[in-house]
Amino acid sequence: MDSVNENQTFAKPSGLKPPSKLPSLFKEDPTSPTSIPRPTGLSELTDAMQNSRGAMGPPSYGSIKHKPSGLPEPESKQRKTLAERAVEPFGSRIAAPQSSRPINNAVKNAVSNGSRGFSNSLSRSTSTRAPKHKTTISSSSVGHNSRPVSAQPARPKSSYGSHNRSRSQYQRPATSMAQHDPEPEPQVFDDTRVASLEAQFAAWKEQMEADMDKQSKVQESIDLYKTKNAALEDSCTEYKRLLEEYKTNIADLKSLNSTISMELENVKRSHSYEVDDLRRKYQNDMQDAFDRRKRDLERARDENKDLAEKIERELKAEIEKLLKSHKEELEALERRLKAELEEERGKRQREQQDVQKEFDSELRNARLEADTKERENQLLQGELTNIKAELDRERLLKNALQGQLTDATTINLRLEASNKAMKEKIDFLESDSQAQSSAFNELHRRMEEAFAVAEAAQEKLRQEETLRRKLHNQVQELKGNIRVMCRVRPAHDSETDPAKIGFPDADTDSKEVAVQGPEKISAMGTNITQTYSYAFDRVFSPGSQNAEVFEEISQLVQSALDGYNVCIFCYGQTGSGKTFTMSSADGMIPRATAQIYAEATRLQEKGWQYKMEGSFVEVYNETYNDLLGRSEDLDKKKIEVRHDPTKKQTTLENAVAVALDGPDRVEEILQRADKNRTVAATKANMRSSRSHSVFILKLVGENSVTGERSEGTLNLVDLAGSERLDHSKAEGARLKETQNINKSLSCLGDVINALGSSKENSHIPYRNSRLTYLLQYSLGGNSKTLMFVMVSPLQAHLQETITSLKFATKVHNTHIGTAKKQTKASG
Ligand SMILES: Nc1ncnc2c1ncn2[C@@H]1O[C@H](COP(=O)(O)OP(=O)(O)OP(=O)(O)O)[C@@H](O)[C@H]1O
Repeated sequence: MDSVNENQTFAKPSGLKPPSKLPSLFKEDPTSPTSIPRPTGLSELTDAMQNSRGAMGPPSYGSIKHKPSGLPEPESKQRKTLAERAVEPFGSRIAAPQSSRPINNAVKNAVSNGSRGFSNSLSRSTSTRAPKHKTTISSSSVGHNSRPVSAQPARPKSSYGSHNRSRSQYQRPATSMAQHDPEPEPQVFDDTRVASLEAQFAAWKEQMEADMDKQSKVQESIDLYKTKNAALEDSCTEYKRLLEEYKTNIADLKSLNSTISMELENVKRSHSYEVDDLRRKYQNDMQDAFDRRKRDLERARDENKDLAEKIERELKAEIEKLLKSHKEELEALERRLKAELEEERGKRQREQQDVQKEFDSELRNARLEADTKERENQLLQGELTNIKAELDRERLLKNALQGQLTDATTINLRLEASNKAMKEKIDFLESDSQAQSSAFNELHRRMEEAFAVAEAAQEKLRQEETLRRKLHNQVQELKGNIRVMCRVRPAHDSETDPAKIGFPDADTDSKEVAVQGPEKISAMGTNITQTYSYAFDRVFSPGSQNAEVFEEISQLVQSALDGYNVCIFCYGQTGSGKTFTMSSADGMIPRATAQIYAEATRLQEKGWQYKMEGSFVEVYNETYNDLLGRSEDLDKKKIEVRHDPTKKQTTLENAVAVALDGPDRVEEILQRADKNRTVAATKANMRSSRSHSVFILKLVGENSVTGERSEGTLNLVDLAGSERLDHSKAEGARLKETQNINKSLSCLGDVINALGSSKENSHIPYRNSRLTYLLQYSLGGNSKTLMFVMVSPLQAHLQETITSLKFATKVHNTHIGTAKKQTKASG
C-alpha cells in the first residue's frame, strides 16, 4: 500500500488508488484547499438516491439493524436504481450486524480526526478487525479486483490476499450476483461502480453524520463525565489534601504523644519522688504522733493512778465511816437486846419464882387447910385468874419480843446487803490494803455476831415457845382436863312457852345457870317451885354468839396443836342447838380448823411444820359409818377402829381421811358429810339426831430446828339427842335407836366417872360403847375434854334440860389429870 497523507487518504476513502477517471468527477472547492473535491457524478447519484429514497425501503442502516441476513428486499429488486444496484452487492455486507460497529468506529475516527479519509479509516479498520468479521469491507473489495468478494465462489489466492484464510471462510452461498454476474473479467472502474461507491459514500456520510450526532452526544456525556471526573478529581485532590493534613496531624499527634509520654514519665518520676517524700514525712509524723500519744498515755496513766488513789482514799474513809456507824448501831442493838433479854430473863425468873411460890404456898395451903376446900377453891380461882393475866402479859411480851426480833432480822438483812455492797466495792477496787481487809473482817465478824445474836434470839423464842406450851398445858391442867360449859339457845318466834332459866352471874363470871323446876305440891298442899342452880366453867346465855363460845375453846384447840388429844362434845336433847354450835357455818369445827391453820402458819417461823388430816364418822346404832365416803356405802362398809397403845393414837380403817391443806377444805368436808347425812335421813327419819357424829382432826407437827415432834388430835363430837327412853315413847326401830343412844351416853358418863375416880389403874370401860371406844385416847390421860351441855329454852323440854344439866354437873365434877376441880350442883 502506498503511503499517503491524511488529506490524500481522505480523498481516497477506499484506501485504494482512485481510478483514473475519478478526479474528474470531483469539483474543486477553490475556497477550501483542504476540502475534499466532491465528485459531481456522485452528487447526482446522491440526489438520485435521495429522490428514489421515497420508494426505497428503510435506509441501509435500518436494514443493517433489522436484517442481519442481508437478503435483498423483494420489491426493491423489482425497481432498482442505479445506485441501488451499485450498492446491492454491499448491502448484504453492510447489513451484517457485526459490521456496523467497525463502520461506526471508522466514522467516529474519521469525525474525530477531522480530515482523515475513509480509506485510512477503513484501512485501519480492516487491518485490525478484518480477521474477526467475515462481512467486513476489506480493502480487497476495492482493490485490483473490483468484483465483490462475495461474488467469488472460490476465491483464488490473489496478490492482495496476504491473509491466510481458510477456504471454508469464503464459501458463501450462491447469490444472485453469482447467477447474474458470472466471473467477470477484472476491470478497474466503471460508472456503476463509482456510483455505487458514491452511494456507499453517501450512506457512510449519512451514517457518519448520525454517528457525529451521537458522537456529539457522547462527547457531551464525555464532557459531563469529564466535568464530573474533574470534580471527582478535585474531590480526590481535596481528599488527598485532607489525607495529607491528617497524616500531618497524625504525625503531630504522634510527636505530641511522645512528648506527653515523656512528660508523663517525668511526672511519674517526680510523683514517685513526691510519694517517697510524703511517705517519709508521714512516717516521721506517725512517729511524732506515736511519741505524743505515748506521752499522753503516760500522763493519763499517772492521772488515773492519782484518781484511783484518791477514790480509794475516799472509799476507805467512807467504809471506815460506815463501819463505824454500823459498829455503833450493832453495839447499840446488842446493848439494847442484852438489856431487854436480861430484863426479860429477870422478869421471867421472878414470875416463875412467884408462880412457883404461889403454887407452893397453894399446895401447902391445900395440904394444911384440907377442911376449908371452898376457900381453897376460891384461892385457886384467884390464882388462876392471876396466872391467866400473867399469861396474857407474857403473850404480849412475847409478841413485843417477836417484833424486836423481826426488827433485828431486818437490820441484819440490811447490814448484810450493805456488807455485800461493800464487798463488791472492795473487790472492784482490788485493794489489798490491810486496813480494808481488817475492816472487812471486822465487819464480817460483827455481822457474824449479829447473826449469832439473832440466832440466839430465835433460839430464845423457841425456848419461849416450849415454855409457853408447858405453861399453857399447866394452865389447862389447872383449869381441869375436863371442862363443862353450858349453852342455852334462844327461843324461836314460834316457840311461845319458854322455861324459866336464869343466869345469876351473867354480869361477872357467867358460870351459873338457874333453872326453875316444875311446880310441885308441897306437903302443906301449896304449889311450890324449886330452882336448880348449876355451875360450870362457863355458861352462855341465849344471846351469846358462836364467836364467844369459840373464845373459850380456842385454848384447847391450841393444846391440840401442842400435841394433846382434845375432845369437845355437844351434849343435849334434840333441838337444843348442838349442831348449830358444832357444825354450822361459823360453828366450832370451821373456827377450830381456821385457828389451827393460822397457828400452824405462825409456828412455821419457829421451825414447825404441820400436817393435818380430817375424818368424819358417824356412830349409828353402835356401828361406824364414814360420812366422807360414798353415800351408797352407808350402813354397808365396815369401818374398823385401831388403837396404838404406845403412841396413844387411833386410826380408822376403811374411812376416808382428807388432807387439809387449806381452810376451804373443811367446808368441803362438812358439805360432803351433810350430803351423806341427808341420804341417811331418808333411810331413818331424824337420823342425824339419832346418831353421834365425830369430826376427827389429826395434827402432826415437826420442828426441824429443835427436832421436836407433836401429834395431837382434835375430836369435835355432836352427840345424839339425849331424850330419855320413857319420855320419847319410842317403839321398834326408834326404840332400838334410843336404847343405843342412851347406852352410849351412859357409857360416856361411866368412862368419865371412871377417869375421875381416885383409884390408880382402875378399869376404864371404853369398850362398852362404840363412841367411847372410838374416843379412847381423847378421854383420860393427858387429854383435854370439854363438854358443852346444850339447853333448850322451852318449858316443854324442862325435864330433859334438868337431866342434861345433872349429867353435865357429874362430868364437871370429874377430875382427870393433875389438877382436880369440882363444882357442886345445888338443889
Ligand atoms: N345459839 C343459837 N342461836 C340461834 N338459833 C339456834 C341456836 N342454837 C340452835 N338454834 C336453832 O335451833 C334449831 C335446833 O338446833 P340444832 O339443830 O342445832 O339442834 P340439835 O341439838 O342439833 O338437834 P338434833 O340433835 O336433833 O340435831 C335450829 O333451827 C337451830 O338453827
